[in-house]
Amino acid sequence: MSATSDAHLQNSLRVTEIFHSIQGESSRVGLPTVFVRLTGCPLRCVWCDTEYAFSGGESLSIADILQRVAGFDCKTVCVTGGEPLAQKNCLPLLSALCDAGHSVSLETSGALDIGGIDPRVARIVDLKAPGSGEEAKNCWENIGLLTAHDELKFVLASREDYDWAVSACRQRRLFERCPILFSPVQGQLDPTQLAQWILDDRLPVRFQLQLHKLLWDNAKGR
Ligand SMILES: C[S@@+](CC[C@H](N)C(=O)[O-])C[C@H]1O[C@@H](n2cnc3c(N)ncnc32)[C@H](O)[C@@H]1O
Ligand SMILES: Nc1nc2[nH]cc(C(=O)O)c2c(=O)[nH]1
Ligand code: SF4
Ligand SMILES: [Mg+2]
Repeated sequence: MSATSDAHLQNSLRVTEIFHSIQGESSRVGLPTVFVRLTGCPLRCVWCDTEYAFSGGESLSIADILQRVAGFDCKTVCVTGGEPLAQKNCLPLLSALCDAGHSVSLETSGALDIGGIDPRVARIVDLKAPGSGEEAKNCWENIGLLTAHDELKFVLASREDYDWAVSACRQRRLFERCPILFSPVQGQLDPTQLAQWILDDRLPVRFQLQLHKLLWDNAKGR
C-alpha cells in the first residue's frame, strides 16, 4: 500500500473522542491501545453503551488525528464509533494510521460494506442478533470478505440470541472462516450462563467480557 497522499491528510472526519486505554474487546484484549471514536451511527442497537457518539463530536483532519494519536506514544490503535464506516473518510484514515506504523483494528457493525478497507487493518465485525433490534441491517455479503486476520463477533442478550448465533455459525460455516467471539450484553445476559452454554455445546468460539468495564465500570473515555 502506498503512503497516504498529502491530499488525503487534509480530509476531515467527525470525532467524538481520542483516548488511551486498555483494549477491552477482541483478541487484542489487554493491549494498551489508542482509541479513535468516530461520531455518528445509522443503527440503534437497543443495548448500545456508546449513545453519546451518535451526534456532536469535532471535525478533525486526518493530519490532526495522526498528530493526536502520536502524542500517546502507543503502536496499537483501534478505530471505533458510533459506526466508523458511516464516514467515507474512515478508509483513508485507516490507511494513514497504518502508514504511520500503527497496528490498526477497526470495530464495525456488520451493517456496512467492509470491502475497500486497507488489508493491513484487522476488521472486527459485529453481527447483530435479534435482541439488538437491528438484525435486519446485517450485511451478510461481508462474510465472504473476511480472512483469518479478521474477527466476527456476536453480542448476545438472551438464549434466543445465542441459538440464533450458533445457527448462523453452523449454516454459514463461520467457524472455519475466522476467529469468532461470543460476548454477553453487559447487565442483560449472565456471563456464567453464556460460558456454560459454550462449554456444553463444545463451541470453538472465544468467550469475551468487556475488560474495560471490569476495570473502570462504564466510564466514558475508557
Ligand atoms: C459501541 S460499538 C462501536 C462499533 C460498531 N458500531 C459496532 O457496533 O461494532 C463497539 C462494540 O461494543 C459492543 N457493545 C455495545 N454495547 C454493548 C453492551 N451493552 N454490552 C456488550 N457489548 C456492547 C458492540 O456490540 C460492539 O462490538
Ligand atoms: N477499553 C475499551 N476497549 C474497547 N474495545 C472496543 C471498544 C469500543 O467501544 O468499540 C472499547 C472501549 O470503548 N473501551
Ligand atoms: S452499531 Fe455499534 S455504535 Fe451503533 S448502535 Fe449498535 S452498538 Fe451502538
Ligand atoms: Mg466501548
